Amino acid sequence: MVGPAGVPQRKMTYWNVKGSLVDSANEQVRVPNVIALVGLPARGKTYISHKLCRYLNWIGIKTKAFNVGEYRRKACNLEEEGEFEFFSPHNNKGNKIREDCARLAIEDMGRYLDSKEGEVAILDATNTTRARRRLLVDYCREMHHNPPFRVFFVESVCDDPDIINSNITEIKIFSPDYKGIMSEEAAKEDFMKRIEMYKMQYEPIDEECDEDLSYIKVINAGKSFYVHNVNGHVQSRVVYFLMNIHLLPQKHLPHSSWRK
Ligand SMILES: Nc1ncnc2c1ncn2[C@@H]1O[C@H](COP(=O)(O)OP(=O)(O)OP(=O)(O)O)[C@@H](O)[C@H]1O
Ligand SMILES: O=P(O)(O)OC[C@H]1O[C@](O)(CO)[C@@H](O)[C@@H]1O
Repeated sequence: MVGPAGVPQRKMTYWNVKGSLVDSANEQVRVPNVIALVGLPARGKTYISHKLCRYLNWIGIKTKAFNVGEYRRKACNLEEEGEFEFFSPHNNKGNKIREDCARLAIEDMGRYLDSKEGEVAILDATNTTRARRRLLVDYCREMHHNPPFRVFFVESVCDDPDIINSNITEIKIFSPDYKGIMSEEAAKEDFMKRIEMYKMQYEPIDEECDEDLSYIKVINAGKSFYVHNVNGHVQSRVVYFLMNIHLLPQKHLPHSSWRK
């Protein structure tokens, strides 16, 4: 693709930015923003949340991450409710606990933003169903928040078996869900089954059904991106950041580049 002055231009799927280029950064920062992760387990959501949190704080935007997994671990006896069956869409008790935990995290997030303690809250959960995402959006748009919160979804989509496998074997099996409860081997097997439970309920963000949402899809750890409806300064910063960082340990790059 070549621009007007013959300069090659970068091809981008969608870049639909509202407001951020015309309003001053300071005005935009004052609007509370919720960044909600979306994606199957082992897709780097917690990793992205931590990196984003550190970056936004570093550029002076007070940010805190709320991890729904931590609420679940407090609510459950992991010896009895830590295995993959808990995450089955047919497990009514599991569903209820998961939804209660998500609600508690969303309300804590709401208090954090309403009290003006912070400007950005990151909701680190799978948020895999459209109903969950709708619940979050409706909550953020409620008028008692003054002003209502903007919501931006960061969906991590990854179907590269090598990436997923190394995420499981290098990170997930050491999670507090498994430590001291089962062997590494059993943890790996259980986590793979957990992913299958989530696949049964996963509704990816959809170009048509979710046309009103603001979101970025990070595909295969940043090989490509799909950006839609970016709204304001914070969301622009998030997109910029995600498009410019390495999401995987450098050893995933060819040896010649990570030795430099
Ligand atoms: N966009 C990405 N896609 C796939 N893997 C990624 C991505 N970003 C980071 N990672 C890798 O994912 C690993 C960590 O996984 P993480 O715990 O963050 O997954 P998760 O999606 O939060 O899982 P869970 O839903 O079980 O909490 C890190 O080793 C990191 O290198
Ligand atoms: O309630 P959700 O959206 O499935 O997300 C929270 C869950 O995500 C997980 O990180 C999935 O592995 C669990 O720790 C946690 O209970």
